[in-house]
Amino acid sequence: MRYAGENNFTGHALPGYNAAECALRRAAAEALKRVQAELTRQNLSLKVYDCYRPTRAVTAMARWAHDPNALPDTSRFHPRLQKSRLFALGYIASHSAHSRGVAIDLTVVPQGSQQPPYDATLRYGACTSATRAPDNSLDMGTGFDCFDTTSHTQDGLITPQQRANRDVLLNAMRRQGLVNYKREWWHFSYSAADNGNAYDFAIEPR
Ligand SMILES: C[C@@H](N)C(=O)N[C@H](C)C(=O)O
Ligand SMILES: [Zn+2]
Repeated sequence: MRYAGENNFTGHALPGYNAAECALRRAAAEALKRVQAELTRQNLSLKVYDCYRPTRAVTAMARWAHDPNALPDTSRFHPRLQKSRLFALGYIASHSAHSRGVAIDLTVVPQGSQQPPYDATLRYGACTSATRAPDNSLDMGTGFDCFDTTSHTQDGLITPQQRANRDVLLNAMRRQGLVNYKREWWHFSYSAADNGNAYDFAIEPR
């Protein structure tokens, strides 16, 4: 759960993430459970990066995007774009389906694999490069929250293996009614569970 820690594009845990827990509307969670069951049969597993997002966290994302003096330098997440343009370009939403509990950011990992430790003191490479911060994800061509055209799900510059890996995620999610967002290979939503209400309760330890 990236926004509960420092390994995200703001460099800080976001307000409202008091625990690294995934909250979703029930029908969306049940659809995700069916995806996991299918991947388990292929010795794969889902790894979730973000689920329900309190609206106060969206406000903090907007504050970050419009603060040229924000530290630390997290330009590795948007190596070719100014962060002030990320909302306008559609990489971050000011009214996010995450806040309605019907969007999920996730990837596919080999079953039993571990996330390599994240060290905030290291200078990781751009999210578009092979020197990006390590992740046990199948290689999707870019990292999670890599705000760049190469993260567009159907981008033509990724390798055949990276395309095949994206397709594993895309097809498994699609079969259970979860729809991908074309600008981010990791973002899916389940509109059948959407009641139109955005929430701002904090995520707490279970
Ligand atoms: C910020 C990124 N993880 C994401 O979820 N983007 C979409 C567009 C959103 O903010 O809803
Ligand atoms: Zn998302």
